[in-house]
Amino acid sequence: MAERERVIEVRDLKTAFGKTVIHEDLDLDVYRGEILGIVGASGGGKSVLLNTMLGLQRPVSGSVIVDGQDIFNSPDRQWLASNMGVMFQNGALFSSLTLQENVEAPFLEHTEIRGKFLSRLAQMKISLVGLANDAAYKRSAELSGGMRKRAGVARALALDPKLLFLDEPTAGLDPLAAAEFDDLIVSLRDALELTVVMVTHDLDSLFQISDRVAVLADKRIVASDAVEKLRDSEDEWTRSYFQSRRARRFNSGGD
Ligand SMILES: Nc1ncnc2c1ncn2[C@@H]1O[C@H](COP(=O)(O)OP(=O)(O)OP(=O)(O)O)[C@@H](O)[C@H]1O
Repeated sequence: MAERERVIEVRDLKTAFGKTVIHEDLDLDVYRGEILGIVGASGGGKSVLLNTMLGLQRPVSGSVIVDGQDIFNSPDRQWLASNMGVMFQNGALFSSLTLQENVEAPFLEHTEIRGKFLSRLAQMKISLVGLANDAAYKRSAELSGGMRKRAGVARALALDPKLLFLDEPTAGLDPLAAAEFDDLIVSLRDALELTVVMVTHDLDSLFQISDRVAVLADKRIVASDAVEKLRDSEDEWTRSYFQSRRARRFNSGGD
């Protein structure tokens, strides 16, 4: 089998808020083209890890290499902004703006594109995520939860990044909308050749669309593998998570 290409390498990472250490001795690889799920206990540091990989949270020590570039050591901010798209928890749209204006925001911040071409580009992104044209003029409060998530993805993909980060993307969606959102992520990954890093508690998403899952426990990544292998992990926390009553129904060999 061909050697997989690492697109993100997190090495020996330590993060802390004051004296509270969140991560220590944390290593993580993300391979090009995969959908990587990140799971762990609530409050265990998944969002902080995501923010650190995005260059938004400076670690105490260790490194994050993205496409060969050490993002905390002379980072190219413009390159990072256009190569890494993120949808934070709740979609995080500007509520006073229309959907179209939300999708235009990254262009206004990072490019010189204005006028008709800007509107056209924003509309292309909106249709890319399966939203109808008339949704473009609605404010975020007028959109359903599922539409808001799609809008968040349209904004995250505005500058054509190759890396997409999602924090709890299906939280708050009904099962049908969540499954549709999962399908959207897979089709976008395939069509745009994205690499996707997704923090989630949603076992359906993990089993349906992730290629690998990394488990964050005790401040570090204790296991990373195809999800169906994690119930037999050497790590105890990982085993108990994937052998839990809720996870058991996904294991075909389970009882
Ligand atoms: N800006 C901050 N200042 C101080 N502490 C913070 C800050 N951001 C996060 N923390 C703390 O870091 C720890 C990890 O938080 P984080 O949000 O990464 O957890 P999580 O695994 O994403 O949790 P959840 O699954 O509940 O969303 C928590 O104890 C949180 O209180």
